[in-house]
Amino acid sequence: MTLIGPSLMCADMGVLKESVIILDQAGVDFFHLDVMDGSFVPNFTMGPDMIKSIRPYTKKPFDVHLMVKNPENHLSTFIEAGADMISVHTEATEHLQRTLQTIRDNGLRAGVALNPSTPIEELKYVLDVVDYITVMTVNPGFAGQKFIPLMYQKLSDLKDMLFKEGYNINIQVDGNIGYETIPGVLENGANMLVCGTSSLFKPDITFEEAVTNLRQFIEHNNTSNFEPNLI
Ligand SMILES: O=C(CO)[C@@H](O)[C@H](O)COP(=O)(O)O
Repeated sequence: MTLIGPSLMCADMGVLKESVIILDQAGVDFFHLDVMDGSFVPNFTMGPDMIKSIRPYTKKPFDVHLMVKNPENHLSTFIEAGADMISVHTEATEHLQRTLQTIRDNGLRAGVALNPSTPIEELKYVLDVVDYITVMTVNPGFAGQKFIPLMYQKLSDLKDMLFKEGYNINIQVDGNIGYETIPGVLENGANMLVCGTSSLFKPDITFEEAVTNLRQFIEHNNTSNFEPNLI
């Protein structure tokens, strides 16, 4: 099964609560919450209070993506805000292994995110404390960007590395995940799709229609037999 996670940075913040309720009812699998500090990435998005404000309206997992410098200094803030899963960037923390272990020690799923140019070899010695790996398929910071084609090869190399090392870890993709890119990311091992303006947040269709269309498209294109354990 492939998981669908709306990227809430793409939602209309004026009706965020209503959007979460409708997306939950439409059957999404998790919610992807991008947190940006204006320093690790050149943008700002939601903070802990906004996450806390929508927590009561869904039981689906909150996947908090910390695109911030030194995320290890902020884990308790986002755990308290209601995160179920936290991903941190390997490029943003001094002590990746300790940070991932801390997330797990607090009972959450631990994720590690890689910027497009970061080699997968950075993950080799933390695979035993990782529940999901986020391959950024655009440069982090903004919605509406174009998929970086070399990321298909990166996904394929990651899939091979996990198989060789004997790990069954979820692979998440984030950035321009839509109808043109989904077949390729599925074929190369992704099983968690972060869906933003490229597939879910479109002015001309409802969330229910968008989720239904996505499910059918994924079903039709899921030729890969790479089925990592799910969250
Ligand atoms: O998080 C990022 C980039 O940092 C975005 O990729 C959104 O998560 C998804 O938006 P689209 O790329 O689908 O517009």
